[in-house]
Amino acid sequence: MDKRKNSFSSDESDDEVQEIEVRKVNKQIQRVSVSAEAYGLFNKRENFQPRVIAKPQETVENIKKRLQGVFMFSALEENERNIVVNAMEEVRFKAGDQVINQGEEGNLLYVVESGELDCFKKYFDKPEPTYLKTYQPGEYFGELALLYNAPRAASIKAKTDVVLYGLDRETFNHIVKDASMKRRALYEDFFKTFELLKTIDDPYEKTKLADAVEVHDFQKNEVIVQQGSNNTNIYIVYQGEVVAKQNDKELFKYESGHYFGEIPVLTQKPQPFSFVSNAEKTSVLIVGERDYRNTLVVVEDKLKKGLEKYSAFQ
Ligand SMILES: Nc1ncnc2c1ncn2[C@@H]1O[C@@H]2COP(=O)(O)O[C@H]2[C@H]1O
Repeated sequence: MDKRKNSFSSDESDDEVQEIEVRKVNKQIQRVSVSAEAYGLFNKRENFQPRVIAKPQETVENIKKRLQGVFMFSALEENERNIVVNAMEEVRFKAGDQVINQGEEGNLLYVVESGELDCFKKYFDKPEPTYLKTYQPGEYFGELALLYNAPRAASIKAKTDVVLYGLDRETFNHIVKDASMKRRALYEDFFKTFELLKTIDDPYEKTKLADAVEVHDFQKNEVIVQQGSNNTNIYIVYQGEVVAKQNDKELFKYESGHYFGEIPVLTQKPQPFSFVSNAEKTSVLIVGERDYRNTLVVVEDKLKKGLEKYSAFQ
């Protein structure tokens, strides 16, 4: 039941792309705009002149394809997404190159097209940087400096030769930032109560989940997931109540902060329960399988352990 919009149309006219005009982005000017933004001058949409980076049609198509799978961009309208595609530049790094240095100023968010990169973070109480994760194609990084006007919060090093798509701060701020900030703020408090994430110390994983979830409302007795289905979404109850039924027998209840639906994605078996809204209005946050691999996968061991309560019913 992934309701994500995939609004890229392959029939988009070539003319539109031909019109792409190059505006050289002068690093000096970019830096000035960062400090202007800090004083609130830069957020006026009417002043926004999106940058357009000339690139071969093939690269344009590759970027479009790649963005379809990146949740940070999935809520954008088609015209907004086209602006993002036009503004993106292809950047290549060799294995071993440092792409981002913790503590430095940053002006680009990167989406990985190919290759792998390692992420390390230096904590004040540890002498050596801590390895956090490896980025794969389809993932993005470098959004925090842009979202919060802060220095880079971690370091990223190319593990192999990589091709990345860089999105500039200005386009990001005007097209993507508002939606992402709103989502992060909206779900911030809720994720503090979300049972699965309580054990994660790193606030970053929680805020990232905010970009991935989609909210969906159900009326009383509406079926959210049907018994026997192979639906691989994971659901988090935001408000209301949900019951798990097997052959119409009520077995489990879920309230705000509880999750359900994880059996197919963890076991590759069909769903043994139906999940039904048990309140006048139940709102659930939906994490699709692809987004699960980018977010909740960090608590997969805990999710698997949680399956024990269902063992008598599978
Ligand atoms: N635990 C983490 N804390 C901060 N940044 C992280 C973490 N894990 C991954 N990152 C990424 O590392 C990037 C470093 O640059 P940014 O701070 O712009 O954005 C950061 C995130 O995209």
